[in-house]
Amino acid sequence: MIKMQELRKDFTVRVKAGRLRREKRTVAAVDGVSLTVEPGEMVGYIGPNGAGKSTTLKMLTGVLAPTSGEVSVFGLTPVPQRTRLALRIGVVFGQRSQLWWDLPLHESFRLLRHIYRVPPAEHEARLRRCRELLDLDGFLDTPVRQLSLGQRMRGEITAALLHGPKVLFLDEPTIGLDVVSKQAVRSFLAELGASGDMTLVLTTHDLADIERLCDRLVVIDHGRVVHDGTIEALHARYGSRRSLVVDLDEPLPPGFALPGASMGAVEADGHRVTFALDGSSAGAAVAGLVAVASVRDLSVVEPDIEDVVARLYQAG
Ligand SMILES: Nc1ncnc2c1ncn2[C@@H]1O[C@H](COP(=O)(O)OP(=O)(O)OP(=O)(O)O)[C@@H](O)[C@H]1O
Repeated sequence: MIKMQELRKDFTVRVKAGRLRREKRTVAAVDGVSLTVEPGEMVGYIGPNGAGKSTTLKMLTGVLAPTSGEVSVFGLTPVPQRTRLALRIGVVFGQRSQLWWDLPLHESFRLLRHIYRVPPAEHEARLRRCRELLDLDGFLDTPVRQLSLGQRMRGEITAALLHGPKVLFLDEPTIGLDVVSKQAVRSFLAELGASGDMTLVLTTHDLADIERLCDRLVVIDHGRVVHDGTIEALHARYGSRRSLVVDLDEPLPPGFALPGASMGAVEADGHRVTFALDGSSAGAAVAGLVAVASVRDLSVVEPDIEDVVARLYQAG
C-alpha cells in the first residue's frame, strides 16, 4: 500500500562561513529510507528533532518531490498524481490547516463535502461518527480561528476523514493538546485503527501515543531508519526488563537471591527492594518471594519506553 525505496530528500541550505561569507551546503533530510506499510497497519514514525519525519510525510503526501529513490501510495506517485492521491488519503499536519479560518467549523465540513463530491448520506454518516467520538457538538458553530488547539485538532482529524480515505497520515496529532483533547484524539485514532480497514502513519514526540496506538514503530535518525519493529522488539533489543517493586515488613536476609530475577535498588533500610525480572514471570518471582519474606505491598513496573528510545537516539 505504501512503498518507499531508497527514498532521499536533500535540501540546500546556506550556512555562515566566516564573518560575512555564507556557503551552500547540502543537508540530507531523508537519507535512503526503504519501508513498506501494509493495509491496516498502524505505524508510529518517531525520531529526534530534525530526524526527517515531516520531510518523509511530505514526500508521501505529494507536498515535496524526492531528490532520488521511489515512493508510492496505492500505486500512485505522490507528486505527479497528487490530485488522485488526495481523494484516497487523509492528511493532518498540525501547522497547516485544511479548515477555513473565518467560517464556523461545520461550514468547513460542508465545503469539503462539495470539494470531494461526497454523497450526502456518506458525509452525514462519517460526520455523525466523528461528532460522537470526538465530541464536536459544543463547537461546530464556532469560527475556526476561535477554537482552542485541541478543538481545532479534533476538527482537522474530522476534515481529513470526511471523504472516506483508507490511509491517514498525521504529523504530531497530539502536540500541545490539553489532557482531555489528547485523550479524545488517542481514543478516536485507536478505534479507527481497530476497525482494521484503516492504515495509519503518525509522527509524534509523545511516546504514549505510540504505546496506545501503534503496533509498529519506525525510528529514524539523521534521515535513516534505525529501528523497525514492535515496541516489544525494541525492548528486547535494548535489554529492557520489567521490574518488581516490593515493600517488605523486614529486610531480606543477606545473600538472598530470587531465581529468574536480579536484585536492583534497595531502599528504606531494606524495606523496599526492586528486582529486575530477567526470565521468570512476575507470578513466579512473587511466589518465590512470599515463600521466604513477609510482603506488605508490591507492583510490577513495565519498562519505560522513554528510556529505551532515549538510549536508541543516543546510540544513533
Ligand atoms: N524546507 C527546508 N529547507 C531546508 N532544510 C530543511 C527544510 N525542511 C527541513 N529541513 C531540514 O531537514 C532536516 C529534517 O527536517 P524534518 O522537519 O523532516 O525533521 P523532523 O524529524 O520532522 O523534526 P521535528 O521533530 O523537529 O519536527 C532538518 O535538518 C531540517 O532543518
